[in-house]
Amino acid sequence: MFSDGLFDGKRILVTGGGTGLGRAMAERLLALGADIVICGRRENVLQAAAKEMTAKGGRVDCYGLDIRNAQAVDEMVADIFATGGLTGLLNNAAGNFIARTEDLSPKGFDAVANIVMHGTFYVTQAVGKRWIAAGQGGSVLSIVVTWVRNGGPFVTPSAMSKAAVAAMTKSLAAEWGRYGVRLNAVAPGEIPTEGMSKRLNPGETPGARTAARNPMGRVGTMEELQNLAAFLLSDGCPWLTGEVIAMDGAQALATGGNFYELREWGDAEWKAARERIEAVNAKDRKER
Ligand SMILES: CCCCCCC/C=C/C(=O)SCCNC(=O)CCNC(=O)[C@H](O)C(C)(C)COP(=O)(O)OP(=O)(O)OC[C@H]1O[C@@H](n2cnc3c(N)ncnc32)[C@H](O)[C@@H]1OP(=O)(O)O
Ligand SMILES: NC(=O)C1=CN([C@@H]2O[C@H](COP(=O)(O)OP(=O)(O)OC[C@H]3O[C@@H](n4cnc5c(N)ncnc54)[C@H](OP(=O)(O)O)[C@@H]3O)[C@@H](O)[C@H]2O)C=CC1
Repeated sequence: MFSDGLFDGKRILVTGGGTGLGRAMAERLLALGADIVICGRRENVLQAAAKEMTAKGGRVDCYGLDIRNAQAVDEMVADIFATGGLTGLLNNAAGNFIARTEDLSPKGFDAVANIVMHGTFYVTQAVGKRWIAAGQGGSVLSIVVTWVRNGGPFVTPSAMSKAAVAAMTKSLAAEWGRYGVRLNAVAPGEIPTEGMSKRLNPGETPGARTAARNPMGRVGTMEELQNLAAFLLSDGCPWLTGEVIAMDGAQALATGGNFYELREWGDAEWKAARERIEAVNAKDRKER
């Protein structure tokens, strides 16, 4: 689909690149010739991913950090620019879980908003200001969700924060266009990953609900997202900037593409879902 060596000479930071969609996109960019940097809170997960990804060659650097910590983000980005710089940034890291909004504590809201809205801004600004200072352009791709357009019942902190990332994409495309910095976003429908399925469809067969409702009768694939991300981060169409592109088999157009159906749940279902989500949160926390 893409020419070998399309990304030769490029270096791209993929936040949350040790798992799920971030890892899949990083793998494709690496295979097309890019040097990759991945970051996340679980250093062992990053190191294991980097080892597997580079089995056939290539360079993957890892940084264990929490993107909610602006100082840690700036230190990471300073180090990356001291060791080769970047040509691209893929804002992929996120946190999310389903919950009735009335059940959220301030910490529960902040947990998601501080990763998705604040963390994404910290990374984008730390990278962008260095590109501007160096008189160098760059490309930013952020992964959002279709509910940036119509809201996300039962995932309100994510909906609010991803909408902020979409707004950042449009704002900075206009503000930083003069520096040759472009920003786009992809809004995928469901592509099952462990991190997502265990927090958004706890206890269910991954992808089953989407397959039953999607106009194309299926979930999305990693390969579809890898292809779209590679095109958007490539130099194929540099005038394309400030766009949020949905990739969901038209599910959002047909059904809203969100969790409105969870209004049918009662206290028992929410209690069971929360227990499952908190179990996976605790398991992941032990690895940080
Ligand atoms: C129609 C289908 C379309 C499909 C679209 C799919 C779109 C997908 C979007 C995604 O973003 S998927 C990405 C999923 N991956 C992750 O979320 C990975 C990272 N996540 C995390 O680390 C945690 O989930 C986290 C909670 C976001 C952050 O972890 P942290 O360790 O910082 O927080 P905790 O200490 O565990 O909790 C903080 C706070 O949150 C409360 N909380 C946690 N779970 C729930 C819950 N289920 N319900 C209500 N509240 C919850 C927790 O109780 C803490 O609050 P306090 O109790 O201390 O006040
Ligand atoms: N899968 C899907 O169907 C869809 C996913 N998306 C989006 O795709 C992206 C990837 O999701 P997915 O692969 O499914 O889920 P994952 O849970 O696998 O990915 C989330 C990644 O973000 C990292 N991360 C989370 N919080 C932080 C933090 N505070 N600091 C640093 N890194 C962090 C995690 O690593 P660690 O825990 O080690 O920090 C993890 O690697 C997200 O932006 C999500 O919103 C959008 C639409 C659909």
